[in-house]
Amino acid sequence: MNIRNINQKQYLRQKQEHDRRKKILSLKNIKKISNGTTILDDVSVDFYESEMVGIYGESGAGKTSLLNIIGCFDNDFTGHVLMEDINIENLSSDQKAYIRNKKIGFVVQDFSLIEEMTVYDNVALTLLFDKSVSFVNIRSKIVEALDKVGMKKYINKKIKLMSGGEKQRIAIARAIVNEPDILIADEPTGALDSKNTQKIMELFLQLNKQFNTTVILVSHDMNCINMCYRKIKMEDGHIESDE
Ligand SMILES: Nc1ncnc2c1ncn2[C@@H]1O[C@H](COP(=O)(O)OP(=O)(O)OP(=O)(O)O)[C@@H](O)[C@H]1O
Repeated sequence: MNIRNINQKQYLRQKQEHDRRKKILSLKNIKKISNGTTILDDVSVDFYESEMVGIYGESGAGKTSLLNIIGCFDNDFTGHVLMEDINIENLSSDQKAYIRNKKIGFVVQDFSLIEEMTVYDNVALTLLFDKSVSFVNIRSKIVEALDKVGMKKYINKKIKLMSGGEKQRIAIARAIVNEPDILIADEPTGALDSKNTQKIMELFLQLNKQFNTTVILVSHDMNCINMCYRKIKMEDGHIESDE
């Protein structure tokens, strides 16, 4: 058997595996116009379970605007967002909040942690408004999330005493404490040096592989994008390539 046949076989197997995967999020014909400027121009894209997706493109291409719609933070658009075939726009604000809290974890560049509070309290904030988590379960969920990001031993430490790389791990623990299906990250390594960038990317890969979490991240850093299995390039509010 020659190498071409082997590659073709591998390709077909990968394609079959991809086709079998469950679609968890669908964006259909998303258009966002603000103050007369088109920010997203007819964007349609599907995301599948266990995917690791990197979104890149020039500044102003619409990457953050797209993430905000995926994360149910922005309702000001036309088109449809379907999460597991449920049309998001038909849901009440309470139902949307539930999805934001349970299905999606969000990580940002500047960590968005409360510096004066401890690691425990910062991660606990996600669970505060979640009526489905009983008081006795809160601690074990927090410990489990910190364990996943390798930060269990810092549980009682104040955020202000931690390094940038450690803070981002805590922010990731806060985002995954509810075991979301989708972890969204907007420039998660933008404030980190190259060593910590590598470590945080390895953590995303580990969460993706070990817990089948779909990771969708935006980055300017092509090293980070190249670590993702699927790469989407945005340009002037539309998807230029998806491979
Ligand atoms: N609320 C808003 N009102 C008006 N214009 C906006 C708003 N939000 C974003 N924009 C504009 O929409 C375009 C896309 O912004 P967005 O932040 O999504 O781009 P981006 O690709 O994430 O850029 P960057 O890489 O610089 O973060 C930009 O031209 C921006 O100025």
